[in-house]
Amino acid sequence: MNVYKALTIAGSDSGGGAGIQADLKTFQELEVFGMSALTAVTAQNTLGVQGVYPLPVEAVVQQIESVSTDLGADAVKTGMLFSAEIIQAVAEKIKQFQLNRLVVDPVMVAKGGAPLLQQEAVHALKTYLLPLATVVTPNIPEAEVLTNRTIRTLDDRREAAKRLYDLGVQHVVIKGGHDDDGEEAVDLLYDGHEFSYFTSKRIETMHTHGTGCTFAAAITAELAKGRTVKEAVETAKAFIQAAIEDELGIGHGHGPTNHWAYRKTFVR
Ligand SMILES: Nc1ncnc2c1ncn2[C@@H]1O[C@H](COP(=O)(O)OP(=O)(O)OP(=O)(O)O)[C@@H](O)[C@H]1O
Ligand SMILES: Cc1ncc(CO)c(N)n1
Repeated sequence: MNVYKALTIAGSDSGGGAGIQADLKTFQELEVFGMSALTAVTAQNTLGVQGVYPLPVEAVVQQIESVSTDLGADAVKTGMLFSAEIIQAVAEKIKQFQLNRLVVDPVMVAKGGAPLLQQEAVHALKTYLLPLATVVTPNIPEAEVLTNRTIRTLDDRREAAKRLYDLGVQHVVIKGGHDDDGEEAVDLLYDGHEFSYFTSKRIETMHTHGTGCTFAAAITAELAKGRTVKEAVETAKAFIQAAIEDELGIGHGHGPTNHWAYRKTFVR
């Protein structure tokens, strides 16, 4: 049996909707063996983030070493990295173990506004990690921080994608979840030559906790199987659409998406 393996380097969300939990559930649903290197523990639920406890840099490094020296990973995803020190150490390990299918989800704040990345770490993200990335998947506010530009129109988004590409990333996906003007949720992909658009019906719901993590994890799982970036984004878009649509309705705030919805609609 050919077993595909993916590693997520991210924070824990005790509420199970985002972070490492969303990543591992998504890998499993897409039939990829999931492994994890935890960067931080958050006490979190659908109402917000109650606590953030980063792990020592050595702990992050050792987890990546343990996985890489034995099991190996066909693709890697990074999520919440919290500090410049963790980012630099992760980038070193990615180079050392030649983990060259890398999806960077540049997580900065939780939906309720709690910071998951220290402000001074943005520079480290751009300098050390983005040049190693196969794909970077910012939402609109993250793309604004990374490019230092305001994004209002689709033209602004295309320009931001070009600037992110110039930092050395191979593919840029700027997600449209935060652009709630229209009837559609449009994600844009730039590969240095052309733009592709992934469009779905925008769903009216407050239960979108962890959509970004889930979407990037689905891209990672598909890259682990050897799919092209375009194919991977297409599957990820269908996966997240199903997960938002088939609402679980749990928790008292911004609830999680349904990670098993895609299997009911699309698999076999
Ligand atoms: N209301 C919605 N209806 C349909 N698709 C959506 C909706 N909201 C987000 N999406 C899709 O979900 C994916 C994630 O986008 P989004 O911009 O919400 O990420 P994010 O802000 O990083 O998420 P989070 O920080 O909660 O993890 C994208 O594919 C986007 O198009
Ligand atoms: C641990 C963690 N990672 C990422 C996000 C972003 O959704 C979150 N809320 N929590």
